[in-house]
Amino acid sequence: MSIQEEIAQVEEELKNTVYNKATSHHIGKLKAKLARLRDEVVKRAASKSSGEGYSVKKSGDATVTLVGFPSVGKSTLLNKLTDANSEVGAYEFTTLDVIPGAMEYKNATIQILDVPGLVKGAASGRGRGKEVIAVVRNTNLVLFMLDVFQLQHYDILKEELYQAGIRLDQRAPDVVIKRQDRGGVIVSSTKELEMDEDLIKDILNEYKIHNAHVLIRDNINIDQLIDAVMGNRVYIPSIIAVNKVDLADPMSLEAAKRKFPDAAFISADRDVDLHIVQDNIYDALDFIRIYLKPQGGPADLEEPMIVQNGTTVGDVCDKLHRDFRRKFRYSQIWGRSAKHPGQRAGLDHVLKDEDLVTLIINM
Ligand SMILES: Nc1nc2c(ncn2[C@@H]2O[C@H](COP(=O)(O)OP(=O)(O)OP(=O)(O)O)[C@@H](O)[C@H]2O)c(=O)[nH]1
Repeated sequence: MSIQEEIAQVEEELKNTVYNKATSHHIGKLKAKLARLRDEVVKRAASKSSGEGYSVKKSGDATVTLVGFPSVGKSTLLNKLTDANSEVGAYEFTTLDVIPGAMEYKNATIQILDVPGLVKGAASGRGRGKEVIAVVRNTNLVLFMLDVFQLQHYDILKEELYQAGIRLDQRAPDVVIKRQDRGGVIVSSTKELEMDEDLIKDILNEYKIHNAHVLIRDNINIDQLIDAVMGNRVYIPSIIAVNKVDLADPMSLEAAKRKFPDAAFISADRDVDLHIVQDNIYDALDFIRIYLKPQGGPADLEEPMIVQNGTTVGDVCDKLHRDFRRKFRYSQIWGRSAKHPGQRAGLDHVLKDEDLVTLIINM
């Protein structure tokens, strides 16, 4: 049996098994097996991929990838929002490579990537899908682009990214799995779990983990436990832009807005409401402003450094100079993240919006 046939068989069995207390173990094991098989497919596809043309250099303060079916208007939007000159064609698959563009917005430089249209089967290596997936995994935000008449594409795109280990709009579950040499699987959790301990052990056994300490600090479900075991998942926020609203009649536009209340409804071609996409991108990236203050001197309050929430002093060092982390002595912080003005802090210190930072570097 080929791996694809095996996957189909497990999927079929899952579909035909009704969830209840008696079947929950069986379902858990099937899900674990399915995740392992799918991961195998993704790995095989990746090892065959040449990767040519997909090593886009990251630049700017954050990176956004446009994800959508062919011809939804990705190139058009990229050209409107950035300095890129992506070829726009009235036929499918005009974007054969990754086209990067830089968008300057509210002091931030945001890199936007236009990748070949993602179509069904991407995660298992169909078309250029696997390379697209590799690009998406490394970005800070996914911007789904939908054609106002093809809203059903959203579920297909999301499912495709899910299969490839990309988890959208959720945080990584707080699960720590420490492998041991002996002693079996020992589970401790701080929350009431819907899975019992035997099921957790069964799932770990599916991945040949027979001895481990498992600490669970979230109320996770089976899928999230599998994610934690696999370890290669990425967690990325996402937003939606619905394009070609100029072609839609008021009724279908209303229906679309009800389906996706948080989306931006735009016409890339006719310049309708593109500033809403810009705002949504900026907000979703969750930026904060950091002001650098030379030692003993006043801070530069004119030009903040734009970084994502969660940035550490070490990240700031990396952004300024490739040697700064190595030559770092200490930093001083004024502002929300400081316990007192001028607090000394190390590389791991997490900064907050509008902090003033002085870096003391060995020269
Ligand atoms: N009516 C209308 N047409 C649009 C709009 N945006 C883009 N188009 C047209 O849709 C077609 C496809 O646009 P592209 O920007 O090439 O689409 P794409 O998503 O980059 O397509 P691929 O490169 O094939 O993945 C072109 O003919 C565009 O002129 C819009 O807002 N309204």
